[in-house]
Parts: sequence; C-alpha cells; structure tokens
Amino acid sequence: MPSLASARYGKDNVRVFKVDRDEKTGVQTVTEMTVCCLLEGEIETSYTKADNSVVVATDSIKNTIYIKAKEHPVNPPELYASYLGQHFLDTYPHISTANIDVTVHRWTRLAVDGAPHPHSFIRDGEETRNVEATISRTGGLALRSSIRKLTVLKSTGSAFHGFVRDEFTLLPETWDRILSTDVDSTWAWRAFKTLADVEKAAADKRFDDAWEAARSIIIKTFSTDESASVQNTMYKMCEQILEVVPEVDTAGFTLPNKHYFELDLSWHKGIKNTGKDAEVYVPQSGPNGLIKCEVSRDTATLAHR
Ligand SMILES: O=c1[nH]c(=O)c2[nH]c(=O)[nH]c2[nH]1
Repeated sequence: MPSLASARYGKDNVRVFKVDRDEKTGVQTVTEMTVCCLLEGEIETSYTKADNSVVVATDSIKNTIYIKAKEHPVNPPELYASYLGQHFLDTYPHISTANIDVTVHRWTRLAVDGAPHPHSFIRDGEETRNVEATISRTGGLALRSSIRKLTVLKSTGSAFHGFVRDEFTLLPETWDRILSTDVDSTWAWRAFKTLADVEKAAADKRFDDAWEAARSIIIKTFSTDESASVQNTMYKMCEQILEVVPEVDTAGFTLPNKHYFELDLSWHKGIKNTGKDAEVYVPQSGPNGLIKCEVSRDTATLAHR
C-alpha cells in the first residue's frame, strides 16, 4: 500500500520589489527579490483524501510574502526570511516547517559626476545574494546564506598537473591556463533558537558582515592564489570563511570549471598560438567540470551528496 513519504507545497518565483525612502536625506534604497515559500506539516490528507481544510492556499502564501515585506525590513534577507517563516508556524498550528528561499538581485547605486545618486541604480551583473531558511518547531531557525552567479575569470595564475594519467587521459598537464567559474558559495549558520536571536544577529550586522567577508575572501583568493586546482582554491576559501565568521558551522562551494581551450592555428601560415604563444582561445559552452565541497569546523566528515 503506497504512503506519502514526503510533501511540501507553496508559492515559487514570487517577485518582490521594495523601496525604502529616507525622508530626511531624500535618499532611496531599493531591494528586488525572488521568493519561494514551501510549507510542511499535517497536510497529508490534502494529498490522500482530497481534504483541502488543511491547505493554506498558495495564493494566500503569495499574499503573505508581500504583506511581510511591507510589515518588516527586507534587509538583511536572513531576517526577512525568518519573519516570513516564523509567521506560518505562529499562525497555523498544523504547519511544522516553513522552507523559505530568498534571492536578492543586484541594484547597485549609480554614481553621477562622482557622487552617489539618491534614486538611480544599475544591474551590475547576475550575481545574487541568497538565503535558504528552514524554520521548524523542533529545529529553530536554520539559515544558509549564499552568493550565486558571481562570474570570475583569471587569465594566468592557474595550473593543473599531476593528475591521474592512464588509457582514458587526453588532457595535457598545464602550468598556465585560464580559470573561470560562476561562484556558488554557501555558509551555514549554527541554528538560531528563536526569531529574537536572528533579530539580534541582524542588528549586530552579522549577516551583512559575513556576506561582505565571504565576497572579499572569494575575490581575493581567486585573484591571488597560484591555483593548483579548482579543488584546492575552493578549500582555501572555505577555510578563511570559517575563520572570519565564528557563528558559521560549514562553508561550501559549487564551482563549474568553465573551460577556455587553446587553439592550434599552425595550419594557417604556421601561426604559433599554443603554450606560451597562446592568445586566441575558444570559450566552451559545455561540457564543464563541476567541483563541489563543504568544509566543517569539526574533524572532517566527508559528506557524499
Ligand atoms: O581544477 C581542475 N580540477 C579537476 O578535477 C580537473 N579535471 C580537468 O579535466 N581539469 C580540471 N581542473
């Protein structure tokens, strides 16, 4: 006899835009986010018995996303996600877990004649700031913060040699290659017991400071590390994030290795375009390498995911 093994439901791709107006200075600040909110709890009968009495309509969930954005600050996103998730537990006794994903899109203040403009912004890249919040009656507020789609490239300072060579190997070793990736970096906060604990961390700027720190560690390490491999460079980034953000238990990365292949042009008038003469490369759309890791504070437990 089949049984419902797991279930969650809600609204995805809810687009929200909020303007904060400082009446004194006339400076406005904008936030654009995409929100997903999925609920779990005693909702089984809605699947198995057509019992809609346990269903908070996904349309109501969408409305709640907007109302909570009006009632509360939306920055930092960790705090907004917590307010939103906690609302569902406080309001509906049969809901036991709220899973909230918030993606914040970039709107960076424009400078005009060297001065920050009070109400004009630019989308400077597809990079996003993300939060995955799991708010539950038993586990408190579990927050995972991340940076996604931060696209970077270095034209030297990256090698890859010493790897397994056997009858499947074509790739030549290299001591100088192009390295490019879309950074997806996540750091998981030690669970917060109450919403008040999240409010305190937000007031102390812990979430914004961690995001700033992670972002600069990523940019500095990517740029300055004489990379032996994607694996080793990402591990160095994780170590530093764990060092500077003590409230974080694990730090991890998912990095595509976006290949830029050398191109042999010797067929045309003997042109030299490989090795130390390489100038024109061929960016690859796919396939790409995909390298992941998660580093935890305590003695290494290698989670196979
Ligand atoms: O940094 C790298 N790690 C790999 O595991 C790998 N494999 C590969 O073909 N190129 C690379 N580069």
